[in-house]
Amino acid sequence: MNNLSIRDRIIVALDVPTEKEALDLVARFEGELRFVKVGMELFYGAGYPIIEKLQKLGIKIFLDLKLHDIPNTVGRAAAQLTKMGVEMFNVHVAGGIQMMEEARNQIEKNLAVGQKRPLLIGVTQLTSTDEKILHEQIGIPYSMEAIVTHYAKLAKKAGLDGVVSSPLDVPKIKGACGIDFLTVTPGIRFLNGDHHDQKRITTPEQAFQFGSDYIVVGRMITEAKEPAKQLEEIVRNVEKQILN
Ligand SMILES: O=C(O)c1cc(=O)[nH]c(=O)n1[C@@H]1O[C@H](COP(=O)(O)O)[C@@H](O)[C@H]1O
Repeated sequence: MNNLSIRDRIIVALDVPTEKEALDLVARFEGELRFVKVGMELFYGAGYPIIEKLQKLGIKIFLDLKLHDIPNTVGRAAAQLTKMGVEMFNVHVAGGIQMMEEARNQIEKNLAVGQKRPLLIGVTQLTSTDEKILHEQIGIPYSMEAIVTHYAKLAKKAGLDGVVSSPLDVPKIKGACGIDFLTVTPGIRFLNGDHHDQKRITTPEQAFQFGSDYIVVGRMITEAKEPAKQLEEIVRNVEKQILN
């Protein structure tokens, strides 16, 4: 995993509502974008055609629809997403082992000849959630660390390739599930930047130090005056830190 370059490990979240806005944003990177996230807003707004168009540009796609339903429904949805040929997609670990296993089985069953298997990633606890929300609203009485580690172990048991978590959770997850169990980490911010709705955050440099395999970066790049320059700066700073 870690033989990928830093640039290949940065997933830019295309959180815009239309195909035009997504393609205009992508064009601003002049071919330097390797991996993007298509989430609910863009997929519900633009549908499958945006997936095809991004694939034609040679860009890898994390399709972030966070499936969470009964096992049969999630399995059937996973079958459809597999046919889209994306690099990775996700389900909520909170749906349970049977639901995750059904998704995994349907991926295997629906692969076209020669198709690379999409990575199946489980969402642990959203990075917009802190321990206070976990305890007082969601009703989970455990520490964030305990519940995220527990969810990561469940995901591994169900045969998933990795989990979405805060970079802060990565050392525990790797300790519990092994170094090869992938961690995809949003909640990335500059130290003095706007945190928006994110609660459990780190800088890009810290995320890679903690051992994240991929970081997911949205507004910090997409709302910058010059998104391509912002991406370059992140890549440069992380590489500099790794060399030191
Ligand atoms: O699954 C995700 O990608 C995800 C999980 C999570 O716990 N937190 C989280 O922020 N995300 C996504 O990561 C992106 C983060 O965007 P920014 O906060 O703008 O960097 C958004 O598209 C979220 O939907």
